[in-house]
Amino acid sequence: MKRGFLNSSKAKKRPVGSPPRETIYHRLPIGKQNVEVPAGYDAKTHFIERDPRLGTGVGGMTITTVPFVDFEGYPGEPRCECLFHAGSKEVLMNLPGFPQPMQQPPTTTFRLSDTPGKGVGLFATRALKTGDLVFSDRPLLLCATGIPTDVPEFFTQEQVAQQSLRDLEKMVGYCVQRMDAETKEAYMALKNSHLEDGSGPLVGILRTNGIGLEGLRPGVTDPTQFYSAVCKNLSRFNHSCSPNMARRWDMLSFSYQVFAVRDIAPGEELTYQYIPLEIPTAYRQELLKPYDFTCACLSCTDPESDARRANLNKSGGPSVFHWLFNPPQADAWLFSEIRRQLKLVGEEKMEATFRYFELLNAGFEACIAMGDAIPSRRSSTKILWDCRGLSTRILCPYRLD
Ligand SMILES: C[S@@+](CC[C@H](N)C(=O)[O-])C[C@H]1O[C@@H](n2cnc3c(N)ncnc32)[C@H](O)[C@@H]1O
Repeated sequence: MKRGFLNSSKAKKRPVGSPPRETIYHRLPIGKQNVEVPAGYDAKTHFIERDPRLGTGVGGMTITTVPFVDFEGYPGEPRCECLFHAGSKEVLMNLPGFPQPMQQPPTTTFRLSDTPGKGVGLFATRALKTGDLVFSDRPLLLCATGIPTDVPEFFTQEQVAQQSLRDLEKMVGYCVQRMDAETKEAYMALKNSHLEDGSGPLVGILRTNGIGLEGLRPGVTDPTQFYSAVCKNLSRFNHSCSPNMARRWDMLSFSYQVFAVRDIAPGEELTYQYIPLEIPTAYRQELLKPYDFTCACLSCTDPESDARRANLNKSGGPSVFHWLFNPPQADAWLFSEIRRQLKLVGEEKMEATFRYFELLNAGFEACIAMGDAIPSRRSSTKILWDCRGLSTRILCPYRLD
C-alpha cells in the first residue's frame, strides 16, 4: 500500500454502505477488550514545549512542569509534569503569589502498607482529630482530558475509543519522559487496574489513579474537558463508601490537601471516596467497575444502608428557608430534623459528603436565626462545635477551586 495512504482524505471517507458513526465515543472501555485499529493513525494533537516562563500561546496544548521556574526559597519542592489545554498555564501565571510551598502537618501522620485484598493502602501512625491536615500532595502528573482524536469516519465507536487510548498513551509518554528518576519511579509503582481493556501501561496507571481536577480552564464547564491528576500518596488511598478523609485542591501550592473528617485512631486505615456516596449500593458498585474490585465496606454489606442514604438524600432537607417558608415549621422541627439527619450521617459515616457540610451549615444558620449564638443556651452545642471544626476547613470534595 502507498505510504501515507491511510491518512489521505480518500482513505478517511466512509466506505459505501457502511453505517455512519452517529456519536463520538466518550466512554473509555473497561473489562476485557480486543479492538483492532488499522495502523497509521498516529496522534495529531499539536502541543508545544516552550520556555517555562512563557504562556501556552494561541490554541496550542503545552507540556510543562509546575512550578515553572526554580522554586526559589523552597528547594526540594516536588514538581508536576503537566499536559495543559490552552489557557491553563495563564491561570497559574496570573495568580498573585503563585507558587507557594505545600503545607504539611508538624509530624508524620501515615505510612504505606499492604492491605489484604486491596494492595497498598495508607494507615494512620498517630491519632488524628477531625479537621486535621493529614498531608498535602502535589500531583506527579496532571493530564488534560477530552483531547480530540483525529480518526477516519469509517472507524467504529470501539475503534475511536481504542485510538484515543493510543493517542493518550503517546502524550502521557512525553510527560513521563520528562520526569526525574524518582518521580518516574513513583509513577510506575502505582497500581494499574486497566490491563486488558486496550489502555497502554501509562494510561492504565492514569485511569486507575487519576483524580478529576477542575478550575484550571476559565469558561469551560464540560467535566470531560478538565484534568486528571495522579499523585504519589493521594493515589494510594483505597476506596470506602464511608471514608475518613476528604481532599481539597489548593491552587496556590498546586497541591491537594487531605483532611480527616472524623477522629481517627493510630493504625486505622485512611480511605477516601472514588465515586459519589449518596447513591444506592448497586449503583456504587457499578461505578467502581473500572477499578476492578467489589467494595465490601460496612455500608455495602449492610442491607439497611440504602434506606438510610436515601433518607439523607431526599430533596427539601432541613434549612432555615424551609423552617420559615416552605411551609413554616415549629422551631423544634428544624433542630430535631437536623439532628435526625446528622445521626444518619454518623450511622453511615458520611462525614466526607457535601450533605454533611450542608447539614452543619443549616445547623449553624439555625442557631443564628433563632438568636442562639451562645451554644449552651440550647442543646445545639454539638452542631455549632462540628461547624467550627469542619465546615470552615473542609470544602465539598466535588467543588475543587
Ligand atoms: C487508586 S489505587 C489505590 C492504591 C492501591 N491499593 C495500590 O496498591 O496502589 C486503586 C486500586 O486499589 C484497589 N482498591 C481500592 N479500594 C479498594 C477496596 N475498597 N477494596 C479492594 N480493592 C481496593 C483496587 O485494586 C483499585 O484498582
